[in-house]
Amino acid sequence: MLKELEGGLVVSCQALEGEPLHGSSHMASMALAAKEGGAAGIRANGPDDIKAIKKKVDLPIIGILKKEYPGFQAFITTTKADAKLIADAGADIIAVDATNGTRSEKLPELIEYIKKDLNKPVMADVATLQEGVQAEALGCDMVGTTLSGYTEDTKGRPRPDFDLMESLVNTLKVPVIAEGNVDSPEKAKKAIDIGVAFVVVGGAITRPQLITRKFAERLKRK
Ligand SMILES: CC(=O)N[C@H](C=O)[C@@H](O)[C@H](O)[C@H](O)COP(=O)(O)O
Repeated sequence: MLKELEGGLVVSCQALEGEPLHGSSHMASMALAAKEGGAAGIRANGPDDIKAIKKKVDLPIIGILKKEYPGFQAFITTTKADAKLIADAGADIIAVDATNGTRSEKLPELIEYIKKDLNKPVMADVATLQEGVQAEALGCDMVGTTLSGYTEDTKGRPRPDFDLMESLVNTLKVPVIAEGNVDSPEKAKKAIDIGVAFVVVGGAITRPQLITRKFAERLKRK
């Protein structure tokens, strides 16, 4: 599976409730467009989107289930039940929030469950080097920079966080994934040159409202 993704682009096709393109059929079309454009894989949120994408596109899928549990900070696939839902929907790799944020279920048990019971590789979404080291020690198969800038202690970090990519690449044995705010082909290439295994791009490709805003802001008159 990693071989297929190596050096390539994974397109994150996500539109949460309230976003203009929310809905599985939109996400399936988005994934098809990503495939036509040369994506090596897809990242998708929730069983409905994953199932719809699988019907249209035969690329490997990194599945997540984003869900806020009141009173807890971690929000990307934080429970065994959520992991099972996306595995059953057909995700090939399960990504989990592997930050030090508070959570309702213990991280080591969640990772063990996904690997042993669901028999799926685990991608750890982290925000710091320490969390990456911890994720590797817990058996995660790959570590992504996804959550840098989104946790209490990483607020204000540069986006994308090339320094974190570099320190993870220099420290870990498992593949490192560049994810989060990679918004141009040049930045994606820079991440590959740093040594990441592949790059995940979301909003810059699949959130037209963000892309439009960039143009509109630039043309605003004083
Ligand atoms: C922090 C968080 O919730 N990240 C999510 C994780 O799946 C997605 O909302 C992002 O779109 C994805 O990580 C790709 O990043 P970007 O859209 O910046 O290229």
